[in-house]
Amino acid sequence: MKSLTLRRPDDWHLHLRDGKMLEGVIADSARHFARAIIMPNLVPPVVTTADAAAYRGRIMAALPSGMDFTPLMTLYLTEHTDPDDVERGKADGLISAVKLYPAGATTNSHGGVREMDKAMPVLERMAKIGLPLCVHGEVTTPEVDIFDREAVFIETVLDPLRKRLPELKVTMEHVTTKNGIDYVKASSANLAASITTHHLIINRNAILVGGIKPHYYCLPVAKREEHRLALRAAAVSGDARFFLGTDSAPHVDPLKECACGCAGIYTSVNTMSCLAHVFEEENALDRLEAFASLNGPAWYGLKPNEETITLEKRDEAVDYPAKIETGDGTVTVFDPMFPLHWAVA
Ligand SMILES: NC(=O)N[C@@H](CC(=O)O)C(=O)O
Ligand SMILES: [Zn+2]
Ligand SMILES: [Zn+2]
Repeated sequence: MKSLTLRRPDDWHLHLRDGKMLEGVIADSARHFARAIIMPNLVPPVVTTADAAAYRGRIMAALPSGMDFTPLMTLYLTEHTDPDDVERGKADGLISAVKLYPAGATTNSHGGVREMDKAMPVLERMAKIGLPLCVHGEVTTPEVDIFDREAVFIETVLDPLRKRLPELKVTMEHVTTKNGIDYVKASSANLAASITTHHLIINRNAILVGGIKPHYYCLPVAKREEHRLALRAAAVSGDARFFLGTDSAPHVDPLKECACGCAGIYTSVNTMSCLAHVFEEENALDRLEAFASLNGPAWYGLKPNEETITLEKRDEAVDYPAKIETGDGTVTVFDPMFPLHWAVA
């Protein structure tokens, strides 16, 4: 049996939600991941350090006893975010990043930023104190095709912002295009990107061929095959600017399987099995540790985890639930459309 031991991974982009959903999903992340950057797009969003402290308390209360997991909190950037509050949050060790959602770009983002100018005071402060900005990198203007929204964001929002404030550390989250990969590679400093599990596996056919498949719909939406191949090449390259952020985003089935289904794919359950499969296909199992366990902590200024996990390749396909039950309802687990043979021992 093949096996692979690596430092315990972290998830640099995770939606844990709140209340009963939080209780239903947290163990799926804590089982394999030591830490995760927790997205602030709750309803209402996590906008102040007081909100983040309270949310962290709810996460720790929901964590089953005996599980070891550290949530790294983020604030949802608004046009009214107070730079002093952000600086205090970083100084207290509570806040790991601030998240930019262009207004209307994705799930629960209507309170996001409309005019970048209004966010400049807080962005300037973040540049000064070395606090990263995480971005959902899509424009929302209706004229721009949904498949082009990331590329247009880079040209019209991100690049001008980085030229205006080169000291600001920016994480391009869930990058989905070759344009995004090339943009990160061309930068000399202060730019990195997270890549999801599912964008390494699906292209847009998964959503649209043979009938509409809501459980493959997420934002940014999966793109053409050439983009998936660029993401895979970057993920397995060992380049320290690319690391795992699952963007595992649970929604209950009735909110996915309907006339206007929510965006989000739930991958916390089988992410490590899927990644081992992908890295083996790319003959890069020796670089999985960099992607899942080393590059992210280095970017966020943290030490890699001391503990390890071992992945084993089994002859028979690994069993994992197709759906999980939460107090809010059933959530469908990501189906990579091939059998998984790698399991976390
Ligand atoms: N990725 C998604 O499709 N959905 C996320 C929001 C996000 O990360 O954009 C969610 O909160 O459901
Ligand atoms: Zn997003
Ligand atoms: Zn997300």
